[in-house]
Amino acid sequence: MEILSHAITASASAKLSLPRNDNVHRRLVGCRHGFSYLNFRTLRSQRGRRIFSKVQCSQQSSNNSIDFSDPDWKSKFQQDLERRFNIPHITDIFPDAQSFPSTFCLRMRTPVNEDFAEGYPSDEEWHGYINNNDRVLLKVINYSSHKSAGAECIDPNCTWVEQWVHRAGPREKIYFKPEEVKAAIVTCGGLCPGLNDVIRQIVITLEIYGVKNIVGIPFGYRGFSDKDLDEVPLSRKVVQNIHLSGGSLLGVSRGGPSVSDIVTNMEERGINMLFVLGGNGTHAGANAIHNECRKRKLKVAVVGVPKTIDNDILLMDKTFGFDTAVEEAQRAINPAYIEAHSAYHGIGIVKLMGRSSGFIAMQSSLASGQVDICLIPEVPFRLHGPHGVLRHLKYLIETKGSAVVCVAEGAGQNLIEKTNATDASGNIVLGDIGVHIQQETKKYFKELGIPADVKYIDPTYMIRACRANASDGILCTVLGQNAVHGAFAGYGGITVGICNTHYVYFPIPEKQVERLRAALKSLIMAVATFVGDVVYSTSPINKPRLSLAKASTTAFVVRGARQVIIL
Ligand SMILES: Nc1ncnc2c1ncn2[C@@H]1O[C@H](COP(=O)(O)OP(=O)(O)OP(=O)(O)O)[C@@H](O)[C@H]1O
Ligand SMILES: O=P(O)(O)OC[C@H]1O[C@](O)(CO)[C@@H](O)[C@@H]1O
Ligand SMILES: [Mg+2]
Repeated sequence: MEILSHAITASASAKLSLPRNDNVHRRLVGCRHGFSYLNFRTLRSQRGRRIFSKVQCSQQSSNNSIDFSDPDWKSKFQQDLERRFNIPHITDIFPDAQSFPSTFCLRMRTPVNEDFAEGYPSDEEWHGYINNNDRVLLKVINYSSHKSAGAECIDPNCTWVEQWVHRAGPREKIYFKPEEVKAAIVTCGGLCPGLNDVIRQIVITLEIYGVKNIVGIPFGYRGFSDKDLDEVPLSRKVVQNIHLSGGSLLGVSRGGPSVSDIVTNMEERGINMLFVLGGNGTHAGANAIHNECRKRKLKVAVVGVPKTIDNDILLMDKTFGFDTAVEEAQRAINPAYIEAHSAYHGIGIVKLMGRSSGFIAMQSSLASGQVDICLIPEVPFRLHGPHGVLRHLKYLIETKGSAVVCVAEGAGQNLIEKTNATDASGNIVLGDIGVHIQQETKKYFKELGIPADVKYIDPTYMIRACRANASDGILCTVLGQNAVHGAFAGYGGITVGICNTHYVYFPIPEKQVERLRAALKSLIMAVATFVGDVVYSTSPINKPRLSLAKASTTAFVVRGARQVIIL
């Protein structure tokens, strides 16, 4: 993981007037790709002071810092980036591994009796394969100045540095003979719209390659150890219609066996391609399985498809299920608005998913145009006091007669008692901020002697269990296909994503690292909305349009804020 010097991080959080807790610290951590600079620049624009020339980046993994006085820093940076984004290949471990012409070709997919006016195109003429040296640009904006809104600069001069990642897709040469493949699919963690779509497409694509032996591992990694759980034979026939319903055909779970046990079980079953659908925990597991297979010299391809409904993977445009979640979430906001609007002094509170990032809450608030206050984990806020959320609610009741609050589950965790509980995977069980806000709101208005009709809606599992919408359906389909292409191309320890509308392969560790910074992305988005002057802070309530300096101190008010600038 990349780090900033502690002192600078500390000074940054002091300047932001944010509490110096671990969460905030983590959010300020990050370097390269400009995220630290973006942060520091935000600070600078808030305070008008130049502080970022002092910033030194370092990377724990390689222990090197960027020395901008070195004339070659740019090419060194790019080489380092290429190394970090290198995707592991079977030939790293088996230099003599044989390749074969791909069996994924037009002839396999198109009925031979198809009547083509221009004649039937032969595979040699088909330019549908991806070259291993093809790359996709990671960053597409060339900021001319660090003063540009949302600028992500690497050096103080904001030099343009092309950053490339590996393009996903079918390769002309494959490293597995389809008849020798036993492919397994496993879905882990929580549910997410689109899991079935991805499973379906993986199976269909494997069949196009000519694979006949395809199985599903039931109930996540647990299915590798539980003797009562049989693997599920999969074929196009089995998966044909599974995308029509939500959930996962295979079931999901948290916790489970050790990596060593999983790999031993894979060996016993003869699995040599493993497709892993899951979030950060699942990917940590997938990476460990990949490394264990390498250690045991097993010719196995482990490929991940990132599943996070929260959309908290930084380098990807979006993750599957997120669009659906936003669509469903704003459906839940509407009744909260109707209830609040129809009641005398009505207050509607909606809690949405988002353990450590507020994308669902922000996007669905913006989409609905019915939310007055949106609270996200990235931005600390207060309930009480002159600049607190409750004071602003009172103002809204006095001026508008009703109000709607949308809160992400991970927001305001510092305001409630820690549960100290963890789930089977070791994730911290969060306190219920929605219920807390509901109770505090009722108490506050009661103490003031002002009537308030507070209604609380928690649609979490209704949203998560939905079938994927059209746009997620397409995303899942392409991700599923590319997962199979990656495995056949001989890559392993990789995950598939969409980056600037193109599909890419990332090495899993890079994806995990980036997730730590993901929370920042929605903060960037939130700050960007301030630039558009349509989303503003509640602090102080009588000055609704505030400077950026105040923006990061309290809650966001997003009523009618549809016209946002998202950088
Ligand atoms: N560091 C790790 N190494 C190996 N396996 C892990 C690791 N962390 C989690 N896992 C395993 O990955 C699986 C899923 O983890 P987890 O429950 O955290 O969900 P997730 O993949 O993060 O998805 P979600 O986004 O729904 O939380 C579990 O079976 C867990 O045991
Ligand atoms: O209730 P469960 O199944 O543990 O899952 C809840 C978690 O899953 C997520 O939706 C991520 O998948 C988080 O936002 C949420 O905290
Ligand atoms: Mg997780």
